[in-house]
Amino acid sequence: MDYQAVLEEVAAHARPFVRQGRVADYIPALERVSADRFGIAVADIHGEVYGVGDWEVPFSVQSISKAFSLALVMAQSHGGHDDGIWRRVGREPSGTPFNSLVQLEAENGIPRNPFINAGALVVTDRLQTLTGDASTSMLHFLREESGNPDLAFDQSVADSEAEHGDRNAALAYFMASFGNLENPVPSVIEHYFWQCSIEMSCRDLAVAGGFLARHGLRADGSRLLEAREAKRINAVMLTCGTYDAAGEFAYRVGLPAKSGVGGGIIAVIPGRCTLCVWSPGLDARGNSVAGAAALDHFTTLTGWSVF
Ligand SMILES: NC(=O)CC[C@H](N)C(=O)O
Repeated sequence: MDYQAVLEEVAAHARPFVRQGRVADYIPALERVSADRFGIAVADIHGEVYGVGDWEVPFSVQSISKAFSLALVMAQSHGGHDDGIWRRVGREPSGTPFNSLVQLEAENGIPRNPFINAGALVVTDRLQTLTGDASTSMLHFLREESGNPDLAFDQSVADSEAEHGDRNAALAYFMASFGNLENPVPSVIEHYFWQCSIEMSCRDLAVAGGFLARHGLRADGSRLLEAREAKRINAVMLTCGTYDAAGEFAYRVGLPAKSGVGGGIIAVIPGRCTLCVWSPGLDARGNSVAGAAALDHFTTLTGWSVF
């Protein structure tokens, strides 16, 4: 496969969609990002990386971090007993927006899945218990997997998230009232905001997500996850990774994917490669418009999907 040629064609196809979405404006630090950006990268399972456009420009990973925090929690609790976390968070699509509160009361403080905010807060809480420092352990992991030692938190994004974080705080306090958090709410939301604020490029994310395509093997060949655990994360990404658009995304793209309101989306082709696309303009559900168009075109051109 001539990845470079495919990416060029995908980028040409996606360009007209770049200005169609709306840049996230719930915090000033994200609102400042130029809507014109577009980049896409592919990392194959052997470590070769290809990219087009703004593929080396760092952006705010936001909810893409939710896939990595789940992987880290599963990696620390495996040996056949990953049900610890699954007693506290479900694995069903929510059909509601990523920051919705409505299901939590009826479902006793157990979030539908780890990729909506409530679920990610529970996962971060678990990671905090397991590591003593959830956000730093994720940053270190991402530096190692991406091979980029310069990865860092964006302090202005993290501060801005905290300043405008009433809804996430409400989710966390509500779950705490059901006994579904182990650590104090202020510390859980702080680590969650730091994780969201990590800046990475398409290159960094495609490479760092390689273990999902390598059935759980890390970049250095050591095992992070059992093959069945990697399979499970991919399954939850497919069904829940793009929030209340996951059905539409599976229909159009047919790949496990995780999006973030920074405009990034990672997608996995198990056994082959990991992709990351970035364009800040979002649709009403918080997914990158040009990013979705690019992944749609990529799977159309290559004929690769999990189906
Ligand atoms: N969908 C997202 O990327 C949401 C992340 C964002 N920081 C929030 O918590 O609201």
